[in-house]
Amino acid sequence: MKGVLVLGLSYMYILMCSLFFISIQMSMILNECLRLYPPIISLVRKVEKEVRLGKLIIPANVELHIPSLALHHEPEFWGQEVELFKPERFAEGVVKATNNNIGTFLPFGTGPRNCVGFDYTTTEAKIALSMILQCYTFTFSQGYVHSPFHYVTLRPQHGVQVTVILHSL
Ligand code: HEM
Repeated sequence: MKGVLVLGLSYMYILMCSLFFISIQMSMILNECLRLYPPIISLVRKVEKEVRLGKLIIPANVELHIPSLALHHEPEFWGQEVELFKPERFAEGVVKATNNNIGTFLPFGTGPRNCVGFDYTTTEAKIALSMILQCYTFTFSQGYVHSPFHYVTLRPQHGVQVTVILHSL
């Protein structure tokens, strides 16, 4: 009886570790997608009263536009391989990936007005991806043209055509 319990707990532990590991890997992939192609390409903040920001003094009522897309593509923070798709840059978290400049990674904004859908969206994406990848493999179709395009949000101008292969039931 004790042996069965120990075996059961060991299996559960291995399963939990595997799920944790898969979840981290998916976060790395999602983060890298959102770094290269953040749906929201800039944030806006209005200054309520005069404020000092580094060497700048910003008067009240000024609107600040924070260019997330530009920050996500800045070699100073991301290194010379900034344009490459490298999920492994997030292997040790956002702080390491941004070289201690977390303000340079803003797919969901920042501060008290950041995205309320952050947890929901990332969890949903991970669940959907893991369900799809259990049964299907997909690659880009020959007709796919890579053309990120900004119209309210950043999106593929001609859609994303993929070839889907069923690999198990
Ligand atoms: C990939 C999906 C999503 C992305 C990339 C995204 C990104 C963002 C960004 C950049 C902001 C502005 C944050 C700021 O100004 O600091 C925002 C705000 C917001 N998002 Fe999302 N979002 C996503 C999905 C969702 C979903 C699914 C919901 C609702 C369930 C949602 C609800 C909101 C709301 C209500 C705000 C305004 C928050 C406030 O002003 O206090 N978002 N989102």
